[in-house]
Amino acid sequence: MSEQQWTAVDRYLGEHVLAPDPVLDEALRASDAAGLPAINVAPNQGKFLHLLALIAGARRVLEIGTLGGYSTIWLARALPEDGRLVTLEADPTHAEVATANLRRAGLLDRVDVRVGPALDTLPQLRGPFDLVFIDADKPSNVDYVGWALRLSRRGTVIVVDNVVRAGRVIDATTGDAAVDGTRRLFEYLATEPRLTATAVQTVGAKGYDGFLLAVVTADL
Ligand SMILES: C[S@@+](CC[C@H](N)C(=O)[O-])C[C@H]1O[C@@H](n2cnc3c(N)ncnc32)[C@H](O)[C@@H]1O
Ligand SMILES: [Mg+2]
Repeated sequence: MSEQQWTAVDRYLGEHVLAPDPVLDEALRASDAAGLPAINVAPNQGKFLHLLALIAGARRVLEIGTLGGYSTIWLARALPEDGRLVTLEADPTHAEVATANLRRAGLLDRVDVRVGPALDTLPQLRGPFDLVFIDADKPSNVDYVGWALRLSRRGTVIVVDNVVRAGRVIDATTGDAAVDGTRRLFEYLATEPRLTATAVQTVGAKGYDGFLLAVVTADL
């Protein structure tokens, strides 16, 4: 099976489960025009996040790693009118593009874009959040899950993106900080009794990767 086939299948699935969406298309176009890398989630993955937020009945969502706000739009659209999403982004240009995209999407009333390294902005936040989506610098993933737990309650859903890294996650010798950070995350999870977690491999237009899904199963 080739990446070309995964992409074709993604297109087929998208034609059946995704409605035409000029707002999201424009968010991607504006991100590209501003020179942002195309490392956003794929459309069907964005909808997967949207569905997770709906299933969780999320009213408060935390995102770590905004980029141009593509996944932010998917998540924020799952919120009720009085819901809130806080998204953390280190790069001021990315945050600026995301803010414009969220304004065009009519979501700025419920989204707070915080600029700065997430490890600096996380201590300013007050929980509990109902869902946390982690998709920033991978070497910090253990710290981010630690913060997610501190800002959670029993039942909070935690999702971490890009945990398979084209299969390289099983290789301890890559010297790649993102792979090593992901491996540390799995080692930590194996010893964290407050989380019940699984991970699922994915293929598609964005290549071969995977999501980690966890739920807080302890009173915090
Ligand atoms: C993969 S992109 C996020 C993609 C986005 N979640 C989406 O799917 O549309 C990762 C983002 O994390 C940001 N980032 C990297 N290190 C960070 C840090 N220490 N704190 C906050 N954001 C960071 C990058 O600037 C980049 O915009
Ligand atoms: Mg990602």
